[in-house]
Amino acid sequence: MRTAYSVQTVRAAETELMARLPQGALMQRAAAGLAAACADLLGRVYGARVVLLVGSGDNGGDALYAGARLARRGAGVWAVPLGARIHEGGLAALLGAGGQVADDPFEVLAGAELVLDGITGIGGHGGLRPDAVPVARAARGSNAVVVAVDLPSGVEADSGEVRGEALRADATVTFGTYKQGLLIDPAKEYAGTVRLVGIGLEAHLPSVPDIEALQHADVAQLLPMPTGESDKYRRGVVGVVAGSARYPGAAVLAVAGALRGGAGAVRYVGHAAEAVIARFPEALVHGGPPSKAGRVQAWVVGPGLGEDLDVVQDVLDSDVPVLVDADGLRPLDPSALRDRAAPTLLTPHAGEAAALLGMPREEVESARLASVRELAARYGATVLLKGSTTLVAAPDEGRSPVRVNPMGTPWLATAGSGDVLSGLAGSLLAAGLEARDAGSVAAYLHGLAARHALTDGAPITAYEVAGALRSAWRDVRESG
Ligand SMILES: NC(=O)C1=CN([C@@H]2O[C@H](COP(=O)(O)OP(=O)(O)OC[C@H]3O[C@@H](n4cnc5c(N)ncnc54)[C@H](OP(=O)(O)O)[C@@H]3O)[C@@H](O)[C@H]2O)[C@@H](O)CC1
Ligand SMILES: Nc1ncnc2c1ncn2[C@@H]1O[C@H](COP(=O)(O)OP(=O)(O)O)[C@@H](O)[C@H]1O
Ligand SMILES: [K+]
Repeated sequence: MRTAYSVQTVRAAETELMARLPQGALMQRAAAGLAAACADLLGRVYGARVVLLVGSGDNGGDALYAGARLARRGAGVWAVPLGARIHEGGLAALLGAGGQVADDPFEVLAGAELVLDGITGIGGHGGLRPDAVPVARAARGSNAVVVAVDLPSGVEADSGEVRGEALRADATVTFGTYKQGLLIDPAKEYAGTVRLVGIGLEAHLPSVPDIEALQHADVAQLLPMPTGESDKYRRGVVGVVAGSARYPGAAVLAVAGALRGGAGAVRYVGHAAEAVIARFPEALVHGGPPSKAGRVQAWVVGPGLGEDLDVVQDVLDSDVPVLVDADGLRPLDPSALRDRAAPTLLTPHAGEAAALLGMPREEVESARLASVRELAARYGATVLLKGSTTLVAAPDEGRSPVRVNPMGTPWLATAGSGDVLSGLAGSLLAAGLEARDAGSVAAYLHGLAARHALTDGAPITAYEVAGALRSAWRDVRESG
């Protein structure tokens, strides 16, 4: 599991730790780890040309002290001050070690092998300021390897937003813990390869992180596996209520996902039975209401239903876990959902989430983490918010971390891929996973399947993603 903490939590832990250490010790630990990582990247420090982009805060201080360490080992190091202030101790250390302040930032950047981006870290907001923009562009346009100190400058540490321009790094050296933005797009994409340097903060962080991301081994542990005692009912039956005369494809795609989620059987209920059976003879189909379709261990309701929404209530009246997606999200009543005894999993995209929260879509897009938490609290349901970084939150007032999906790919932004995801997650629910696990494992496998389907670099269809779920499953099992 990869875990991350909010800036507020990091600062609280830092305060606790600093109270026990001599002044400046923490920054020295950070700088030592940073300099070691830079030395690894450079291969040869002696004679290397290093440029430090230095903002007004401690992030700049880290860069200056790391630069001093590299200068002592024989690198040529130039600082480019970019703030109204500069970390005085760090600057003195750099100058004392033989480093210099650059006369012309663009000239030193043109010859640099390594650029340390210390403009802003967890104290930065609102993208790079105008005077830093041309310098950051010159750094990116040079042949140098760009290493971000703690975080790429210009990104929001907590939300992962990039509100203006940010400096794209080849690698990021982060201190003490991952920051939330390092796991959430678009900031995540700016970070390059992330290296975590221990500075003793770990012991002062709460045991439950603010957010976490599954990795292969975690997913492998959660996958439902049949045993000698299994039969198709014990493996779980998932009911899929999806599709309509107008949108039969949604039913086919949701069933395709459900068949690859590990449940023992898929029961389809709705008006697209012919289309479903034509593709999947193994599906059980039923034309009446869901409540009369026979026993299931979990329901999926919503994809492609169009206006035929009475079935949503029928399914919610059941006493089994229910996943609600797409059209099914329209008639939801928060208080009725909160009263359900069995778990409910909602899987909106940003537009649907905005409608559920009664706010503009842009507000959800710009505060995805806050939005998914708010939705889970308001509806008393686990919520999987789809999009560039899929997030899954449980309705437990922050007792469990929000799961961030590390496996997405923008190629998934193709019609019908959400239907595959809902079938898949519903199948995992029927197989007995908790709602937060079912949602996050489904998002992981879905993203991984898309990557597998993408082998030749050409666009993929939702149906192909469903087809690649088997190889995603295998990939996770083999390395888990
Ligand atoms: N916490 C820890 O455990 C440890 C923390 N450590 C390090 O400290 C870093 C945090 O340092 P920090 O608090 O001084 O904040 P930091 O990110 O340097 O920003 C400072 C100032 O920048 C400015 N500014 C704001 N936005 C801006 C923008 N868009 N573009 C340009 N400037 C902008 C704004 O000042 P202003 O100019 O508005 O007066 C703001 O106050 C952390 O990331 C890590 O590297 C390690 O040393 C050890 C362990
Ligand atoms: N930019 C993106 N990057 C990664 N994944 C994305 C992006 N945009 C959409 N997705 C994923 O694609 C799927 C689209 O689902 P959805 O919006 O329900 O579409 P549909 O209704 O056509 O099936 C979701 O799994 C979502 O997380
Ligand atoms: K930085």
